[in-house]
Amino acid sequence: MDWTGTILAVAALFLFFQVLTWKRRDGNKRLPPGPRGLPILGNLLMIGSKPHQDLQRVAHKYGPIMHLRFGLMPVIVVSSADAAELFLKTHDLVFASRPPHESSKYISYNQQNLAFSPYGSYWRNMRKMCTLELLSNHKIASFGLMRKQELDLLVRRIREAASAGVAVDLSSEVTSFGTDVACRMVIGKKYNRDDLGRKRFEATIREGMQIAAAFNLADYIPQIRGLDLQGLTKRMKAIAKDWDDFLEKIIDEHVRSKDENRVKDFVDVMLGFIGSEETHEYRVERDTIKAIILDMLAASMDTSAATIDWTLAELIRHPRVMKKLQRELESVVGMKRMVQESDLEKLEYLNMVMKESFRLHPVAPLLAPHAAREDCTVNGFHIPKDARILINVWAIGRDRRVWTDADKFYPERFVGTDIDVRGQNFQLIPFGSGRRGCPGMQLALTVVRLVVAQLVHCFDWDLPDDMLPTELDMTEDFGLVCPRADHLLAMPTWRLNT
Ligand code: HEM
Repeated sequence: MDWTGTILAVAALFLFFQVLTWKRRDGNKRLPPGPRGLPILGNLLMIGSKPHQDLQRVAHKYGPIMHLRFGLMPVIVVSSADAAELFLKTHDLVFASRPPHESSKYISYNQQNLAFSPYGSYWRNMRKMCTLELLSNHKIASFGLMRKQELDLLVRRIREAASAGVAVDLSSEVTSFGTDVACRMVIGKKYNRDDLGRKRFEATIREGMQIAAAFNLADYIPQIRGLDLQGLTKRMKAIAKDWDDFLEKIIDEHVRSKDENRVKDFVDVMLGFIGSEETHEYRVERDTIKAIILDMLAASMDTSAATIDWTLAELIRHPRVMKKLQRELESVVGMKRMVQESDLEKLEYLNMVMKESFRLHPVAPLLAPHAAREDCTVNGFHIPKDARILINVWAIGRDRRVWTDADKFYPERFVGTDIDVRGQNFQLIPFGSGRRGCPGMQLALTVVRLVVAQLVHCFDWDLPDDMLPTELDMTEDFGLVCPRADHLLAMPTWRLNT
């Protein structure tokens, strides 16, 4: 007998009644407009490989607050600055939770990390610990020397390529840089580039992020969770085991380490909280440390690298903007030295370039999903408890009603405005806003501005094989982080008089 077929048929029938029940529950209330969905699957089939782009197209028809259904789950998609403000500011407390997430049960110790943890006292304590103890301005400054060392190494490698007249794979270089900086800050060491351990560690994290970003049917139709139809749970369990072995080793090394003089990395700081009277409110345990390490590595490794990569690609595609930025660097820094972090505040045009890059290429185009903690009325629409809220910042950054020539890379659009990326101006929120906004924003802004400024100051960049700037492919990939689909290859020429 074909048991799989029978089980699926029974599950389908059961789910069909569930959908009917769900429809009745919200039947009298005015949900936001949205496309009709199929029984059980809802609108899942409308979402392809670039969900932010698909959802933008649907929003053109149904408006800035629309209602869809992914499987059995109500999903609210927000696609304008005004609507984003309603969800992330006016009703921030209602929408400050995260939905249950099947994959993170396995890799993040049952959602004990910060990014996927539901709203509540555990999340509040962890958020306070991360903001005050790990990502404070003081802590960020304490890693300044380490960032300089890693950036010097990156510049040296590229300078060698310039001398040899060969192209550099900028995407790989900035990704390696991002990984090294994140590892040194979080776990106090980095892995050699060819080390097997590094390859395994990177592959594990990236596969984890890929699965975490996948549309997992179990998240939308929880009743079929046990069937693991896409095989994602099986893969996650395997990764979680590798990951746990790796983290146990790291924590043991820290516990054994006797070197009191080194800069305290994140693991040291968190170990210091275990059993401490002063900081008992954080209630840190071993699993907490492991979940937060994962958060910090996953959140910082690829986000900054992808942002740097997109910005360099836009600069190479727009030689006028590149030259103008180089002129600013010549006048503020001069041609006899490299850029330092203390120069960054004086680089106004660099700031505009970064804003423009974040507008067109937010690396988390749908933020991370938020969840409604209770029923709420927004703009006259009923938003049901437990609905998932997707804020399409990619669409908001390209909204023609707000931005002139919205698809054009034109940093001068920010001249004379005080629009900023820090979460106060809802037309530009690459880091989100409100309670769930990115706690690593200050660190990220320091790193991305520094690396972009340094690589533009130290080198002129040409495309290989006589490729024209306009021919550079800007296709996006999609994942938890949204990088360029193709690696950026470019030929460097040293510029400085040193
Ligand atoms: C260019 C770099 C970065 C970008 C664009 C970025 C963007 C974001 C976004 C959009 C969110 C979700 C906001 C929301 O759901 O409303 C987020 C959350 C988060 N980010 Fe970042 N991020 C970056 C770098 C970093 C770094 C360097 C760290 C830490 C080392 C970090 C740590 C986190 C954490 C822990 C969360 C989860 C916060 C929570 O749920 O309470 N991020 N980030």
